[in-house]
Amino acid sequence: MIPEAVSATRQAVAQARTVVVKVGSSSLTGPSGAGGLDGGRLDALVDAVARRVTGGGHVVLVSSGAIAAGLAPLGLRRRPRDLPTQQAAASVGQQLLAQRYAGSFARYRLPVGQVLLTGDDVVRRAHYRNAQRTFAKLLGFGVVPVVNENDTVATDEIRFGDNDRLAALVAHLVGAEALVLLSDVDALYTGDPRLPDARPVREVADVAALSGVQVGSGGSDVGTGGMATKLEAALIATGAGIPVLLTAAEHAERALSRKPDPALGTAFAASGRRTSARSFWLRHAAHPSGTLQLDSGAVAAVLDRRKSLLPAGITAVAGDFESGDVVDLVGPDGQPVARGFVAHDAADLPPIIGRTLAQLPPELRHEVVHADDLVAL
Ligand SMILES: Nc1ncnc2c1ncn2[C@@H]1O[C@H](COP(=O)(O)OP(=O)(O)O)[C@@H](O)[C@H]1O
Ligand SMILES: N[C@@H](CCC(=O)OP(=O)(O)O)C(=O)O
Repeated sequence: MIPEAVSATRQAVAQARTVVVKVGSSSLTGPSGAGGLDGGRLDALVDAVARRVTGGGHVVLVSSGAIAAGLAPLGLRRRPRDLPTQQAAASVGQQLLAQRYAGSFARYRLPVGQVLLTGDDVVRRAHYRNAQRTFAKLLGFGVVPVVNENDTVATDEIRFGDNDRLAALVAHLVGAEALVLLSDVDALYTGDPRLPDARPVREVADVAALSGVQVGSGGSDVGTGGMATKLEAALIATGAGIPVLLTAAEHAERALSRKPDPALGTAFAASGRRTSARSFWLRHAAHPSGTLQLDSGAVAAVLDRRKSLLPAGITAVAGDFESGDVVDLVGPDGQPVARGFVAHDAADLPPIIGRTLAQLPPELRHEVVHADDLVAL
């Protein structure tokens, strides 16, 4: 029997007005990946997405495959390991991928809009809002946004590297009511699905339900993250109130059907409430520019009593940041406990840390991180 909450998850995915669909490289290429895009597989995915869109739904498609599609034209046999070659392959491949999607969606007279994002676009507040407005406009026009990481310009520092987490962040960004992760495996298994005793997990009610699940380290030959990044993405999305369905791309039609199917893939129930965009990206996307080390009293004030962080509770400062940047707050043991927007430049802090506000000149007499600008980690 299916528990009540579980049916609600599948129901929510089936009924969602806006859904983000993420498809992995391995689902768009042939078995080895080196042969480039498989037109038949791509068309089948587009058929499923188009059905949902022409039926009145909004779909944002987060598609990997740029690097895989660029391998053959560059004479490469497998996914390169170094960033510059990956970027060259992505530059060639993204163009092919976008062309294929445009041609395939044109069969349904659906226009496609290419959106290439870097980590920075979901980290910096102004960029985040900008991306949010663009998606809203595209969906309003009836366009299917096709999203990928902007691999060609992303550096190691700002790179997501895997589109699973990117898809979870995009789901929050566009206000999606569901996230569908399509891969080359039909469900989450209790262990590596190549092992004979691995069993599919149909419903994940909460994180505790994952305690017995073993996840293999690697992905396919052309993919990146494997199952680990999919689970991470599922937890990010569900934690923000967005239910997730994970299954194989070949089941895209069933996954995007308006009729929930209890025997399909793995459904992850939403566990948290939708948080503000600001605190969501602060927690999941922001790359801190520095760290502030806190004494134990400050840790308790910030975490337990939800107080602002004052100079008196800081014992050390590291990094090069300006007021408005994101910093991690670490405890006396060096472990991050919170993250927030700092209200001082790094250069101003060393002379004032450890001192009470009354001891400071008026222009520096304010909190270092305001309570409203903090999230616990
Ligand atoms: N517990 C597990 N359940 C399902 N798949 C797993 C598990 N552990 C490892 N995997 C592997 O993860 C792979 C999917 O990851 P990946 O190739 O990166 O997909 P994609 O290209 O769709 O992002 C599957 O092919 C499977 O072999
Ligand atoms: N941005 C990269 C995809 C990276 C990625 O996450 O790949 P995958 O694990 O296949 O979803 C590309 O388009 O090749």
